Amino acid sequence: MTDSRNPEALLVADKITRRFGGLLANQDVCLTLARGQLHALLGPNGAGKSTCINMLSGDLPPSSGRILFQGRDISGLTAAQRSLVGIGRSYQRTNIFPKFTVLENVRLAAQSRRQQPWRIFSQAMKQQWSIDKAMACIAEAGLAGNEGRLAGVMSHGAQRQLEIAMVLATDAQVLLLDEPLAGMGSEESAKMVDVLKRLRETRAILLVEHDMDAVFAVADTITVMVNGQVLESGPPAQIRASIAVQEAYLGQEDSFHV
Ligand SMILES: Nc1ncnc2c1ncn2[C@@H]1O[C@H](COP(=O)(O)OP(=O)(O)OP(=O)(O)O)[C@@H](O)[C@H]1O
Repeated sequence: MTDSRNPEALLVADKITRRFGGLLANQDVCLTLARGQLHALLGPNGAGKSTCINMLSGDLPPSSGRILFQGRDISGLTAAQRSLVGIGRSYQRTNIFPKFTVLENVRLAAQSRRQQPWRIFSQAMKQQWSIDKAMACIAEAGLAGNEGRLAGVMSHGAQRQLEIAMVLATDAQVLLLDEPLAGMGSEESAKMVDVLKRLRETRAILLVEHDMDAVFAVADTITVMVNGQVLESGPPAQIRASIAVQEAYLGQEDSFHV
């Protein structure tokens, strides 16, 4: 199926619902992620953002609804299978090997696309392709020049960039990014925003993020969730002007003064 409203749609959530016992954590959520666009998912604490991203990545099966990738129903695929078709995810916690260098971490991610990913230090990993691929992904994530550094000693911001380089190394066409700016200072955030702007040119991005300034600086479309449902979805100007969205944030930790 192609989404007739958006011919470039890569990933479509079609009325996805997730129940936890009697709680509807997501109810009939619809989202379209298109190549060349960054789609941000906002909402107060407990709105259902993580549940949504977990369903898109395959970490959590929907109770009902469909997830389509390039028109194909992938609702039944595991996270590993979705990674193979081109859906990559970063997590709220960093997911790197601290005692490996930046290059080794990204080579390992690239190698995970092939069979026997754990033969990183074997003959297979001496192949030039994995070095070339890792170098390109490291540069795309804004970490050129850091290839030989030990991942564990880098700043928090640089580690998040490394995690993105690792997702890129899996050939992801859709990037599902869960709070990539969490815990960053303003300088690190600005760097990450630049990276996101660049990545969006050739891929589709879903960004779950509490940093409103960053979201409004980079998003093409913003979907706001409240109580498991989509409250409003549209371009940043529409969301900024929305009374319903402002009300949803009243009394919340995240300020809505953008
Ligand atoms: N595994 C689970 N079991 C039971 N309830 C859950 C589970 N995961 C999430 N929930 C509930 O589902 C609702 C949505 O949670 P979710 O984590 O998706 O919200 P969120 O928007 O990501 O919140 P935050 O911004 O605080 O991370 C919450 O009421 C939460 O308590």
